[in-house]
Amino acid sequence: MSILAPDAPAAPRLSDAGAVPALEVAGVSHAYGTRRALDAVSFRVPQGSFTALLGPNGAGKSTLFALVTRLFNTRAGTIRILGHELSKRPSEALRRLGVVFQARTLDLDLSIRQNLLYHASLHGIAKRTAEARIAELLSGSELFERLSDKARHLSGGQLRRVEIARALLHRPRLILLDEPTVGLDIRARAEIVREVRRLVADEGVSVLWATHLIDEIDASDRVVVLHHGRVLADGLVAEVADAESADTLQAAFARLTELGVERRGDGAWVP
Ligand SMILES: Nc1ncnc2c1ncn2[C@@H]1O[C@H](COP(=O)(O)OP(=O)(O)OP(=O)(O)O)[C@@H](O)[C@H]1O
Repeated sequence: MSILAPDAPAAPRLSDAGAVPALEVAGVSHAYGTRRALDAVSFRVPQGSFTALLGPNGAGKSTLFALVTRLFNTRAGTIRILGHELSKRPSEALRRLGVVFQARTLDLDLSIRQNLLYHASLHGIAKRTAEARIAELLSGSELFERLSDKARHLSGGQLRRVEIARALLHRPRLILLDEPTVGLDIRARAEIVREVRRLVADEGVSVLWATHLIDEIDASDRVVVLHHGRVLADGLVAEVADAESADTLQAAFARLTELGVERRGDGAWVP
């Protein structure tokens, strides 16, 4: 059965708590040798939410993504995707997950269409189904006119948007994006953030967005503050600010991490 099939088995539901979280991380720790990168990390990404994983460089965001995508085995704690425990039911969990890694992963010598079709075939999606899904994801955008262009002729922002479309080809319910706007200019950053927010609103996709840029987070988002491998705060932006008696997320973040936060030349708030 194709993973695009609408009759894919439904995710388990908890009768007393509504829908299960899109992602549940419970008591997860990870060390590189003696260096502890994650220390008993727990949080949830509710279904249909845009949840920001906010942390400065070295907080442990990429390590967490490596565990959720199963690049690394989780040795301490549990990770569930739509209720499916990653270590016990990896294929059930991973078929519901789409990922945009920090490093660029398109083949620059292939066309946009070839990159997307190759990825679709890895997911067992038939070519015709993949072509229809590509049209669904990209029609109306300038990328649709450029499907035959080699990836190397696209701008950084366009490449990122192709990677986001690629992550959605198999209709995942949860997407992880690891610092997706790093290296992009203000306009390209804004387009990416807007596009991903549209997916949350229109398609009900759940998003975990790792960033160190506080201005990418909206007042209505959920935020998990990660620092030195530990979760320092978790909740709606207003809840996190209130808990620190702060007026803004910037101020709450500065208090929680004891890091200075400043506005960069391109308008981004950075630790
Ligand atoms: N392969 C590795 N070997 C040893 N230490 C590592 C390795 N990868 C990461 N670390 C360390 O683990 C900690 C968490 O790193 P990680 O890359 O997960 O953080 P991050 O929040 O993603 O930061 P960045 O935005 O800089 O990538 C850091 O102290 C880092 O130096």
